[in-house]
Amino acid sequence: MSNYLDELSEIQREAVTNTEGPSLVIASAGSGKTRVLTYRIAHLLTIGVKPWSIMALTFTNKAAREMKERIAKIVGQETASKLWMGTFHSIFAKILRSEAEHLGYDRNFTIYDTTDSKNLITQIIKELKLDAQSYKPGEILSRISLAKNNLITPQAYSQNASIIQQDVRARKGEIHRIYTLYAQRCKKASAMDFDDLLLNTNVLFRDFPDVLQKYQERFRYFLVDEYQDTNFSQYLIVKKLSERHRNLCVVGDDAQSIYSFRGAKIENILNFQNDYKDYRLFKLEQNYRSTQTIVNAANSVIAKNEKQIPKIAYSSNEEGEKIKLISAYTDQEEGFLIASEILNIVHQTHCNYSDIAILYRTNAQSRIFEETLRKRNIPYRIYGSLSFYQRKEIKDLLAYIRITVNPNDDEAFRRVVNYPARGIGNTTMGHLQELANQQGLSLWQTVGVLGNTTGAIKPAAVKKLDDFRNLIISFQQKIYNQDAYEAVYHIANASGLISDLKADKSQEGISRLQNIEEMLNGIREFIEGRKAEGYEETVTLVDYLENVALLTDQDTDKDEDNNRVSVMTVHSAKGLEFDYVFLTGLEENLFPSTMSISSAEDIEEERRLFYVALTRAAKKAFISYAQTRFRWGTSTNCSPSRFIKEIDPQYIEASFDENQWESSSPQNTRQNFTQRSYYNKPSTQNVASTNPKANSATISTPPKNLKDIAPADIRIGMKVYHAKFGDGIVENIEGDGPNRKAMVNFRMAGSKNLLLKFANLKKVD
Ligand SMILES: Nc1ncnc2c1ncn2[C@@H]1O[C@H](COP(=O)(O)OP(=O)(O)OP(=O)(O)O)[C@@H](O)[C@H]1O
Ligand SMILES: [Mg+2]
Repeated sequence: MSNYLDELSEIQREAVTNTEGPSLVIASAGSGKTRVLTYRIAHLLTIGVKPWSIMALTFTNKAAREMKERIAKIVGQETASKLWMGTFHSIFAKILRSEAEHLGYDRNFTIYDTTDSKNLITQIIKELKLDAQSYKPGEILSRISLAKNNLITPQAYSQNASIIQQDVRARKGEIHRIYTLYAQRCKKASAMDFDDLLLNTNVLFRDFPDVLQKYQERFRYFLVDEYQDTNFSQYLIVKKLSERHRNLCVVGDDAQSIYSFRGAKIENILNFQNDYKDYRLFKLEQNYRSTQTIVNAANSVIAKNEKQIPKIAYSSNEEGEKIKLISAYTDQEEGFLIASEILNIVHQTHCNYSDIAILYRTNAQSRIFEETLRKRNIPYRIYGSLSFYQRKEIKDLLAYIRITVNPNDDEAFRRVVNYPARGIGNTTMGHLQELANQQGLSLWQTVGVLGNTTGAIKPAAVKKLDDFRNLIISFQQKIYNQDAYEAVYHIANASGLISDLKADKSQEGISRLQNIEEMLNGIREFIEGRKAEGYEETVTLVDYLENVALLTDQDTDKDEDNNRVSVMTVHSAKGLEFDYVFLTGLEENLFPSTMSISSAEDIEEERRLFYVALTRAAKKAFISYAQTRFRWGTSTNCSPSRFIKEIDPQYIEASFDENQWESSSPQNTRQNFTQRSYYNKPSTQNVASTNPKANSATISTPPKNLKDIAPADIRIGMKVYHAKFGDGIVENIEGDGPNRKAMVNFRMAGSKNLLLKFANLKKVD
C-alpha cells in the first residue's frame, strides 16, 4: 500500500484523517477539494470501514470513476468496487429500484431523458390545445424541474396562489395543468425523469420511515463533492440519510456555484453551518493546479462579486505565462485563430491534444469550432451537442430496449411503434392515445385490451398493433436468460432496424449502421467491465439500461481516441483541468449572457462562471472575442466582455509595439478580410473599448506582396510571412516531405522552428 498521506499538504491531511462528525471544506478552485474527498475515502477504507457503508456523491459519473480508480490504486480494486460512489442520480436510481414497489412503481422503471420529457410535454400541450407560442416545451420543462427540485408536487403547485399568479403574469397560466398531466403520464408509463429520481427519493424517505432507517443504519459515512451546486432536494436527502451517524463531509466553493438556474442553492453551505453547529471547517488555500498568473488573475475577477465567503487562494507553482488575448474580426476568424494557436502549442510544447480545451458559454458556439478544427485536422471531441446517445438510430434501438424492459414506457412506444414502418399511422396513434387517456392506461396496456373494444381503430390497424405487441413480447422472453449483448443483437435484427439501416446506402446510412455497431461494442465492454468488477451473474439488459440512462456526455470517453481537444460549455468543464484553456466568445451579451445583464445577482453568477472557466487552466489561458458574430441569422456587432476588463491588466500579455508593426504593412486590408485570417494582438487598452471599430487599428495586416508557396519550394534566405509571427527570413531547413521543418527568424517574434506542413508560410516578394 502506498503511503498516500504523504501525497497531501498538512491541512489536506487533517481534512482527510478527521473522519468523524460533520466536516465542511470550503476552498477555492484547484486547491485539492476533490483530492481530499478521494483520499478521505481511501483512508476510511484503510482504517477498516466497510466500503458498502460509504456513500460518495459526485457531480458527474466521470468524476466518480476517476476517484474510484485512484482509490483502487491505494486499497485495491475489489474493495473500491464495493463503494457506493456516483452521481446523486445514479446512486438514488439504484435505491429507488430496490424500493420501487413502495412508491407504486415497477422496479424496471424507465428513466426519461430530456428529449423524452420534452416530447411528452409537447404532446400534452397539443392535447390541451394550448398556444404553442407561449408554451415552449423546453421552458415548461425547466419550470417543472425547478418545482420538483424544490419538492413542489403538482398538487402543491396547483394550490400555490403566488406561483399560479406568476405563471399567469408570464401568460403561462396553464403550467400547473401540464405539470399534473405530465406527472400522471410518467407514472402510468412507469417512468421517472431526472428530477423525479431525487423527488421520489425524498417522498420515499418521508413516507416510509422504516426504509429511511434501513439506509441510515447502512451508510455510516457520506461525502459530497461540489456541494455548492446541490439543490434543495439533494440537500434534504443527504441531511436525512446522515442524521443517524452524522459523518458527513462536504466540499465546495461558493465562488463556483453556477447552477442556480437549475435550483442549486449556495445557501446549502450556510445551512450546513446551521444544521451542524459542531462542524469542523477546513480551509485549503494553496492552489496546486494553476500558475500564479492564472490564480491571481482569477482572484482579481472574482473579487468583484459582493456575495462571497472570504477566502485566500495562492499558488506556489511557477509564475507562468500571461493570459493571451485573441481579438478576432468575426466568429469564423475566432475559430481559425484558435485552431492555429492549438497547432502552435502542440508543435512547440509537444503536449497532447487532450491537454487542451476550448470552452464556451452556449452550445451554439460549438459549430464553428467543429468546422475549423476539422479543417486543420485537429482531433477534437465536442461534449454536449449531439452526444452519441442522442443520435436517432441509437435512440431508436434504445427505445426498443426500453419498451422490452418496461412495456408501459409510452415515449419508447411512440418512438418505435411505426419504425421501421408497419403501417401504423398518426390517425391510429391519435385514437390509441385517446383511448389510453380515457381508460387511464399506458399505450401498451391499451393495445392489450383493444380486442374487447369496438371503436375508432379499424380491425386492420388493431391487427398491426397486435403484431407489434407480439414482437415485443417475443423480445421480453429473451431478456432474462440472455446476456445484454445477445439480447440487443437479437432485438436490433428482429425489429427490422438493422435491415432498414442497411437499405440506406448513403454515407449517412453507413455511419448510422456503424453507430449501432459501436453501441453493441459498448455493451460488450460494459459486460466485461462488470465481470472485471467481480459481478458473477449474467449481465442483463436491465443492468445495461440502467447504466445507459444515466450517462452524461462526459462519460462516453473511449480510451483509444482520448487524445483530442475537448470542446465544451463552461458548465460541463466544472471540476476538470487542462494545461491550456481557451475561453471563447468573451463578449457582452454572450458571456455575460443577454439574459443576465439586467440583474446584479445574475451577473454575479456569470462572473462565477467566468471564474470556473479561467481556473480550469493549469499552464496558460487564452481569452478570445469576436467583433462581429452571426447570431439569430444576422451578423451582429459585439463588444468585448466586461470580464476581460475586470482582470488585473498585469496578468494579460502586453501588446507589442503597434507602430513598428504597422510600418511594415502600411495598408490596412481589414475591409478585404476573408476566411484566411491574420493573427493580431490587441492591446489591453483597446480591449477595454466598447466600440467594436476601435480595435481595428490594432489588427496587424500582412504585407501586400504575398505569394502562396509549397513547403517543398521554401529555401534558405527566403523572406516569408507567417499569419501569427509576421515576416521573417528562413535561416535553416531540415527534414523531408511531411517532416520538412524551417528555422525562421521573425522580425517581431524571433527565431521559430516550424513544421512546414502546418506553418502555411507565404513568400514575400
Ligand atoms: N497536495 C498536493 N500535492 C500535489 N498536487 C496536488 C495536491 N493537492 C491537489 N493537487 C493537484 O491539484 C489539482 C487540483 O486538485 P483538485 O482537482 O482536487 O482541486 P479542487 O479543489 O477539487 O478543484 P475544483 O474546485 O476545480 O474542483 C489536481 O491535479 C490535484 O491532483
Ligand atoms: Mg474538484
